[in-house]
Amino acid sequence: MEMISENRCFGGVQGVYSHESACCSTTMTFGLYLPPQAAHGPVPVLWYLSGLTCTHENAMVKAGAQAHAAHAGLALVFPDTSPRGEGVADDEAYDLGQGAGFYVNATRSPWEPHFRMWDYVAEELPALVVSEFPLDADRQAITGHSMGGHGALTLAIGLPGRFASASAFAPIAHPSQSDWGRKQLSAYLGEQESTWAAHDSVLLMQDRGFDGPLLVDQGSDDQFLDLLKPEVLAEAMAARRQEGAFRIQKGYDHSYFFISTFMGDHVAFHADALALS
Ligand SMILES: N[C@@H](CCC(=O)N[C@@H](CSC=O)C(=O)NCC(=O)O)C(=O)O
Repeated sequence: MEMISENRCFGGVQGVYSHESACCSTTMTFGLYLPPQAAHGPVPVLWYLSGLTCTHENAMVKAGAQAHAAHAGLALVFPDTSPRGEGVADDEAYDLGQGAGFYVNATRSPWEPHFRMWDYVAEELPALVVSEFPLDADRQAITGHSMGGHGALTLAIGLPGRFASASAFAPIAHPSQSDWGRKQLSAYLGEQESTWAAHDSVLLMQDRGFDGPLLVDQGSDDQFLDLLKPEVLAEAMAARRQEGAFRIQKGYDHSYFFISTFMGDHVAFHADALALS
């Protein structure tokens, strides 16, 4: 692992690191925030998965999460959204290929050799950060935005017992029935839709739900509402009697102004589930 930068931030350290990923067969970059409490021992971890077009950097510099994490004593991890590099497949559309990994393990050419973002976020990066930083692997939570909200919800439901709590900002809730999903899942996984079910929050919620508290925030003025399909997720949560809350935030759009407004609520929600408050 190589340190790219480390900056003092709210009494802790915001770092950026790169490493050779065996999983993605390329160099991957991630951000990691250690709160001041990490100087005294391992701290719990909140994963933040980002959306389409993002790198590790967008949320790190725009979500305003570090002040809240420092207050709660939580570390933050900001993974990239896809493998990158010259030898890595890409598409000219912003919503496929580099910057649009959709948190799945691709099984189709030309994506399959590098696009293994499920395994990267579920296995390889957790093992790396726990070995390199003072993090408590037994206390983890996950959140994300849009494509990253989809990733946070599907990983949380797909890995029972891993995350104490899950949350999402404007998640792509029902990708198997959305233009933000059908194109990507068929490209990465093939046309057989049964293979998509493990990567659709609504279908997972209908099937089994999440084994912890869940918080979802959705702006009423989000420009991508038709693609996100929040109402179907809200219905599925209610039908499942899923512990948690689905909130419509009046007047908010899809931007990081929305995310930064409610980030404090999400960090406090996870701190509570991780027994930090
Ligand atoms: N370029 C596209 C949409 C790009 C966009 O809005 N990306 C969002 C995530 S959308 C779902 O995953 C984002 O987080 N952008 C980065 C940022 O810093 O805001 C278009 O214009 O339609």
